[in-house]
Amino acid sequence: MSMSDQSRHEDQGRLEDQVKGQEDRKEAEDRQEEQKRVEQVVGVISRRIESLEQHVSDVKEDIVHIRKNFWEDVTVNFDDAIEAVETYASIKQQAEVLSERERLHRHASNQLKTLVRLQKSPYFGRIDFREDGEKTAERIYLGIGSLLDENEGEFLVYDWRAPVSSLYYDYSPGPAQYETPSGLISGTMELKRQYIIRDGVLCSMFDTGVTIGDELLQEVLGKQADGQMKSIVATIQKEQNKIIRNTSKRLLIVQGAAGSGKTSAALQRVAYLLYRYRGTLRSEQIVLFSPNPMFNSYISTVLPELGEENMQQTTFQEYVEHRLGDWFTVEDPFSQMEYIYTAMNEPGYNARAEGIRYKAGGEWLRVIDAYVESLRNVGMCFRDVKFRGRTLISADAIKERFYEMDSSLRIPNRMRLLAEWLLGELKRLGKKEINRAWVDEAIELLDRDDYQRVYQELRGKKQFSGETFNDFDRERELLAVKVVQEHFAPLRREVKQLRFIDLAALYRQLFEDPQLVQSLTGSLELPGHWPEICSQTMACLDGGNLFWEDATPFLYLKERVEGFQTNTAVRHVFVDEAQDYSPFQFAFMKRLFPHAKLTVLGDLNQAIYAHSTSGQDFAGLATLYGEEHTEKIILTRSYRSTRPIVQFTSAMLRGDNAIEPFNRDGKKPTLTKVSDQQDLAEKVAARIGEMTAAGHRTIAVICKTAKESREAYEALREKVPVRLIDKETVSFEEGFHIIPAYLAKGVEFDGVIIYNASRAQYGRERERKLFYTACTRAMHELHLYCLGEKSPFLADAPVDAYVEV
Ligand SMILES: Nc1ncnc2c1ncn2[C@@H]1O[C@H](COP(=O)(O)OP(=O)(O)OP(=O)(O)O)[C@@H](O)[C@H]1O
Repeated sequence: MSMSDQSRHEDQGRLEDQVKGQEDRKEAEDRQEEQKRVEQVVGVISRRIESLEQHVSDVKEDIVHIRKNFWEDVTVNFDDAIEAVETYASIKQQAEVLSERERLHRHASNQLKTLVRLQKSPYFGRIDFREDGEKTAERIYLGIGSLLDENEGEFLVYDWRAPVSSLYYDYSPGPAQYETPSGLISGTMELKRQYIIRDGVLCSMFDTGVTIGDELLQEVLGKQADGQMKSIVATIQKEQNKIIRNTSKRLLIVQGAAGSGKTSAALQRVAYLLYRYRGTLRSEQIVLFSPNPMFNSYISTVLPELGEENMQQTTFQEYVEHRLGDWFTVEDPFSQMEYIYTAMNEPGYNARAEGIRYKAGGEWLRVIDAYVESLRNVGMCFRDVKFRGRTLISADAIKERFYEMDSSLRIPNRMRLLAEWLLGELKRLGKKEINRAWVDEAIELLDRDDYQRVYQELRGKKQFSGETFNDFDRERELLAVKVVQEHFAPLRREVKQLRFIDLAALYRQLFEDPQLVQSLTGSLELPGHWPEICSQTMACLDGGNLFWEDATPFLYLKERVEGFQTNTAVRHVFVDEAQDYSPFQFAFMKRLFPHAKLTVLGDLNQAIYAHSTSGQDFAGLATLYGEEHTEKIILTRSYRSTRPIVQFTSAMLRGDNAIEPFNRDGKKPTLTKVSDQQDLAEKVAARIGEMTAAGHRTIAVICKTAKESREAYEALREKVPVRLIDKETVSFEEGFHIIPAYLAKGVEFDGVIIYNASRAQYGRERERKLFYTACTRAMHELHLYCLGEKSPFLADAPVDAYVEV
């Protein structure tokens, strides 16, 4: 190298050092400035908290005072009608003052909770956005709630749901725009920065490029789970943001890979909707259907963490149980699934499996519609109205009356008219009852209070003459009327509830003659095992039971005959794990919530119910409200599991699904062959020990069924402190769990052990999705054990996708 080359090289080096030095200084200054700002904002928050605490305590004192002195502060006087009205007005006014104070208290307490959270971590992101036409950029800091500097009139922190905040999720530095109620705003994003602030201290910050900080996401995803789902506000991805903020369509369908953040996005969306429609939308107007009760507990902290109240959460099973519990013992969906995965060798299995599929479809819905139509003219079933074992009004008489009515009237209207007629009949028949012997017996059994009441009543009506002869008859008559009225009350109630319709017989009738459905469907083909399906269904009904696959159709028939009990208050319905719902159930939900927008989130690769067919997609769902009212979003990136786990699990789907792992490294899944049950239990217990030592907090041994889970539990309970999860389990906690795959839906664990990944357990094609669902629950580690020949699904993974030990 020549001298001049060398000095040029040295100059270059010095220059680079200088630039580097300047950059470091700039970064240090930036960081200092940011830390100062954090302190300043935390200071504002602390002062706000102080004054709000004072306010909350003042309001509370007021409330206590009002409650204590409630009756002293109202003037109570019932001497005459005018005074009574004034008394009423005075009580009402006092109650209003109280409820206003209580509302204020609730509001201030909620604000306080949000401020306390903000105090620890006031914001997580910043964007510098220069609107077109402006000279300078505005700095926008984003947090879980907004904070206004009342002196300056500017926002120190913007709520992550504010219109401007969407820039943060949707763009990287450069041209950017966002939607506001008054139109689109365009400009340039000059900076995008992320922070981790804990307990008021700036721990780290980074400026980000294309996506929302891989660093931050790496850090969040790399953590151990603690048994509760987390909010993802700081790291919402662009495609997830679309789900969260979409408000234009009636039906939003999200098809997303396992771990792509469907549930997370759904919950953030609830928070967003509550913010955007604050004042008109309340949390109780939002319903989330979740896969099982434990899932409810798993997600229950996300919204409160964001300062919002939880929406209503239920399972479809809970809803059906609530509506049909009086009628039948309804099989639960998990028992149905257990049957499907364990009873393959039992007689009648194929017919039942086929029946499950058939009764889940739109075809069966049309059969019921046609059936209801036919009932206008023939075939309605009623029950005798009975009293003390005697038939008061026979089913035939009711039926005759029903078919005497104008057949153009809708069936539910005819039922109302029928109920009115029956109530009239009961009144008439009640009078006849008065002289029966049982009434005298019942009068004997009356207690003194009843006598006293009748006596008072007679005196009140000035019917008590003092002449014992006449008075005795009067008293007996009045007592008899009372007795009959009381004994008829349940009958009247049942008539009002339309219990005189024999719904069970009505549904049963569909199966009595296998030809009936054929004639209702016209030319359409029935399932091959139809006569067997019919006899199975009838046997079940005759035992007072209802198969899970019959539950929604039965409910639908009930609603069509009695009149639909719709829920008009609900504005948003969320259905998580939507692939597990049948088209029939969706059609039912649409009718049930006529004013609601529907968000359904699912993954067809996790469709594990017997009613799911392999080729099915959500296309059928799009017809529910029509294409123009439907939007579909597809999520392909998976965040839950490490890259090696995603590579392994997605291979089992035979590569026709583009699932993109988030680039997080980890150990490859392992497969361990074991020699017998004892060896299996020992090795699994040892693995749990290793994973615990590695710092994992939630570990699951996933089994195929509840049956296998119980066996695993018996084998392991002496060796490790495990918890057996079954369909009744309602809380999700950290620790070691043994769980059937279908109950592990929607939840995740640091480490997952597949108890027996053998061909015997996971060998049939219909078990592929169950196996996939089980394996995709793992966040950091996945270990499979195998007693006997290994599952053929493993052959779909490349040999280097897992380690055989
Ligand atoms: N944007 C994100 N930032 C941080 N974590 C995320 C993000 N998206 C998803 N995750 C995490 O990925 C995991 C999986 O998310 P989630 O349970 O919502 O996925 P899912 O699509 O509902 O999964 P599945 O269909 O398997 O039930 C969770 O731990 C969640 O916190």
